[in-house]
Amino acid sequence: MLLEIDDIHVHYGKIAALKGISVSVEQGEIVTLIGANGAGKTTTLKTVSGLRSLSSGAVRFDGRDISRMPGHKRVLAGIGQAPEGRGIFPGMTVEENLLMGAYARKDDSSKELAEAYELFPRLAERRTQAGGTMSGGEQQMLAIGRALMAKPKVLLLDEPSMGLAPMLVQQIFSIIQEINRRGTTVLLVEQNAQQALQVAHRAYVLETGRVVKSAPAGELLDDPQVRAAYLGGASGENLAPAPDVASADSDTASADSDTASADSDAASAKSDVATAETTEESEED
Ligand SMILES: Nc1ncnc2c1ncn2[C@@H]1O[C@H](COP(=O)(O)OP(=O)(O)OP(=O)(O)O)[C@@H](O)[C@H]1O
Repeated sequence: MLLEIDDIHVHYGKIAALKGISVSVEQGEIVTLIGANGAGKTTTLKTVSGLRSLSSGAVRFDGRDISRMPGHKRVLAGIGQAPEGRGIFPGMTVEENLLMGAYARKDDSSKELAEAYELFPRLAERRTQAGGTMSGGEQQMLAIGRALMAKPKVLLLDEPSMGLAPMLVQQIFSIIQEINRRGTTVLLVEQNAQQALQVAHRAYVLETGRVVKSAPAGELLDDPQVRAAYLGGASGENLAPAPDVASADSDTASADSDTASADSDAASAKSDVATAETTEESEED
């Protein structure tokens, strides 16, 4: 088992956000956590990356108990995260942002930079543009590219599709599959349960701080309760088609760029909220 979240309890002050969550991720998998707002998905990811500390339980990674390990050491151990709200350095160029992802590594990162540009041709085209002026979708790509620069064994993704136009949503999910095919294990948190279940191998359903269901993702797509609660109804008639990796080429991306730009305000607004939340947390800690 690459990552094992074992019966973790996490509190915000007196409020219990996680009440005994257990999730396991094997090497090579895409595992997704789905659930309503406030179910505890983001808190679970933050506990794995070290942004939140747990009251009880354990997080084990790559054979080690990392429950008390500081966040920066977890990055070095192989846990990469593209945070909700992007966390881009707005005044730095795209390339500088990418290189920041590799700053803790001592070795040459030119291979990873080339790979990031190969996965995200849009970032290569805009390597000298300031990160803060990129559209919402582009900033999401940049955040993922930056996380990959650290050569993580597992990539934690928090709502990568949030605020993106539908075409870009499909593209992001296709890229997540491609990252996984290239050997990176993925733990994905998503509101977009339909798309998440289509790319994941296994899934956990969270409700108010607990896991209420876990199964192969394909089974949950057919589960009447899951359909009713998270997939917009029982029939599935109005559901979006599966993301098609072959069609997620750069033409599609370019055709969509106007929509993506129109969307960047929403993404920045959310990123402000995320920043405020982070500040609040650090004070509390
Ligand atoms: N900084 C905080 N201070 C106090 N309570 C918090 C804080 N962050 C989260 N919570 C609470 O912890 C619970 C779990 O929140 P969390 O953000 O993990 O849920 P989530 O499933 O990721 O939801 P969403 O999709 O809305 O982000 C919620 O009840 C939330 O209100």
